[in-house]
Amino acid sequence: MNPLKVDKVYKQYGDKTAVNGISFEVAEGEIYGLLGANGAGKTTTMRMVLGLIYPDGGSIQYNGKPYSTDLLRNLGYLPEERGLYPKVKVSDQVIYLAKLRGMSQRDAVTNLKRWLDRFNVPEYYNKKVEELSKGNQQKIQFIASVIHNPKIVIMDEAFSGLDPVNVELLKSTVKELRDSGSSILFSTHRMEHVEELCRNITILHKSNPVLQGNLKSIKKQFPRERILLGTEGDVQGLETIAGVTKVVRHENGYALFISNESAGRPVLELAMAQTGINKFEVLEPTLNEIFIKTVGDNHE
Ligand SMILES: Nc1ncnc2c1ncn2[C@@H]1O[C@H](COP(=O)(O)OP(=O)(O)OP(=O)(O)O)[C@@H](O)[C@H]1O
Repeated sequence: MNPLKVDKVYKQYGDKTAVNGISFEVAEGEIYGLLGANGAGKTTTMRMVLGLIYPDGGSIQYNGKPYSTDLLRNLGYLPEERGLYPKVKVSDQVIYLAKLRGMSQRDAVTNLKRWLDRFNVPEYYNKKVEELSKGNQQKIQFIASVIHNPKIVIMDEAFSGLDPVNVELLKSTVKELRDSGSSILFSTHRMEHVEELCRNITILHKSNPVLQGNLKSIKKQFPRERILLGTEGDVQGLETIAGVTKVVRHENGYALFISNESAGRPVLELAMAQTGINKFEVLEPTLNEIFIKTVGDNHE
């Protein structure tokens, strides 16, 4: 049984449907990607999973059971809007939040110190939140969401506003949480993070789940439309091959855009007849391309 099961969940605000029948499960040790344009319904879904708002239909099960307040100890939430008190000391507020989640003072202090060391900022323990930069406040918020070792973690735009070094740092900690068995529901607009972290995804479009499943299988459902061709010299006539829509010359060869995968073979044959070939790859679509194809330009 998976730790988190969302079944045909539905939410309406007035006459606006915010989430229209989403179903998915997150396994132990899995990061599940929830994707969608602005207003698609991601945050609403996450808030329902957290028990902050109630679904108007469907059910959510945690290890096979419905929501109860006991779950507070096992749920972690990194909200999209950051919510720390600027005037309060980092240690006071993180330890307070950890105690609300059922931790003892001693364990909360130990864990906070360990996390601050991990993020190379032990000196923040006694600082007020307002003294930290935005990115560093986000690290503290991240710590507050996982300090009680939750088994189910909900992360809404976990890496927004961070510099590349800190993105890598937080990414590696998210992977560690996964590897220690947590089930993580993760939303982002950065498709390359999803490609790196998530095994399964749902794309929401205007409240509807429009594409769902294993990321590798999803990629196989979409046509491959780019060829990477590494050559020793020039190749003449690539643009005349049927199905080749664009040819771009690079330092070490060509990038070709194709409307049909059958163009691959004649491209290779033509190139081989004229020069040495050191690379030939028909590339899978990126998640970014799949997302744009699925959601289109119809963003809210
Ligand atoms: N409290 C509310 N009252 C009325 N409408 C709401 C409320 N919360 C969300 N909505 C509407 O529900 C829809 C889904 O919103 P939601 O915040 O879940 O989207 P999202 O996918 O998280 O978007 P973003 O990427 O911008 O954070 C939107 O049309 C939004 O305007």
